[in-house]
Amino acid sequence: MAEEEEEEEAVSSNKRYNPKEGFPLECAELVLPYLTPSELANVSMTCNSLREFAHSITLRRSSDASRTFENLPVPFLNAVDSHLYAHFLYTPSLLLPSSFFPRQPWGSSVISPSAPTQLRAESITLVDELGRASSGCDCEACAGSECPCLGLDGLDDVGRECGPGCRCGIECGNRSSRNGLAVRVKIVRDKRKGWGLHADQFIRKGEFVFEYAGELLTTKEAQRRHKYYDELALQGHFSSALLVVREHLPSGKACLRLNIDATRIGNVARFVNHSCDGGNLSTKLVRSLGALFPRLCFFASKDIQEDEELTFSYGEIRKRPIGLPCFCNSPSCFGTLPSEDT
Ligand SMILES: C[S@@+](CC[C@H](N)C(=O)[O-])C[C@H]1O[C@@H](n2cnc3c(N)ncnc32)[C@H](O)[C@@H]1O
Repeated sequence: MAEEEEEEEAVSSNKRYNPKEGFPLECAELVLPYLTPSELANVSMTCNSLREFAHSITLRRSSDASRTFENLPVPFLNAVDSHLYAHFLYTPSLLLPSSFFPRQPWGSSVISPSAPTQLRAESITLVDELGRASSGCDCEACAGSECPCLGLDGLDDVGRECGPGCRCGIECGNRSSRNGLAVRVKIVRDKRKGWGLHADQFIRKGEFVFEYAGELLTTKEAQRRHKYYDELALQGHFSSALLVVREHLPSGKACLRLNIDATRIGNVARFVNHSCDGGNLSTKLVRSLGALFPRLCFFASKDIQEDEELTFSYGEIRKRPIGLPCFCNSPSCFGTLPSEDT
């Protein structure tokens, strides 16, 4: 098609069109939000309009890491180097791993991202032979202190919440950890630790903060990825966010192991750095009644002031002879980050 014809067609279909650049900006609005940072940088070098457009996408990305999945925006702040944001896919809750994740748009003013498929087991409802919910409580709103679901005071090791097995609805007050990020946080760049998560408001001791969302892996897959991530980390700047949690069952003989990898796909919890003194967050496995898997939730283990970095202990064990350096700055700093055999 001749240039004039192209321009005419664009004008008649009401598209903004620059004949020198030959690329309707409506197409950019549809395509660019799906690009990775390096792809976006390449595209932005092709012409001024695309540079401006890519810049507006970058600004929107750095203003909300959660891609609008959380009720509160989570900005990136960097006063130490040129990184404007971290690129990863966002999931507000646990999901099963897949070798193929579709691209997830980010930074568009018109396309809302959709969450990758959530864990289906999370919506399994246990019923008795009459089809009634066989676990969970019968109460309407979990108001009474006798309600069997209650137990989420933030300071025990294991908590219980209402879930798909309960008769109360999603408005029930005992489902706080299912509503995503509960407090204002921001992601702040540090010269030595990379990104870290900071409070953007006062957080009361015992308050639920967020859950650790990512891919729920088999132990075999976790071991494979752990080895691979370790190799990458030793080669240079690579941050893995693979967390292994062990829950000892009441018999004392068995142990439930959860492997959650938030490296490729996760939520804000993937930015929490380690502190050798235990930090200001504690973790707890929370069981929602009727759901198959517990979720790993973070609670404030002390009062946390606005701007304070949120940290927790990655563990006590240091298996690696020469570990990665720890910069937690606490008086009890061990000097290296914890490392375990998986
Ligand atoms: C779960 S990520 C935390 C977010 C990470 N800082 C980032 O930029 O994405 C874990 C990685 O952060 C870094 N990290 C966490 N705590 C640290 C600490 N106390 N000192 C140095 N590096 C730390 C290490 O590279 C570690 O592998």
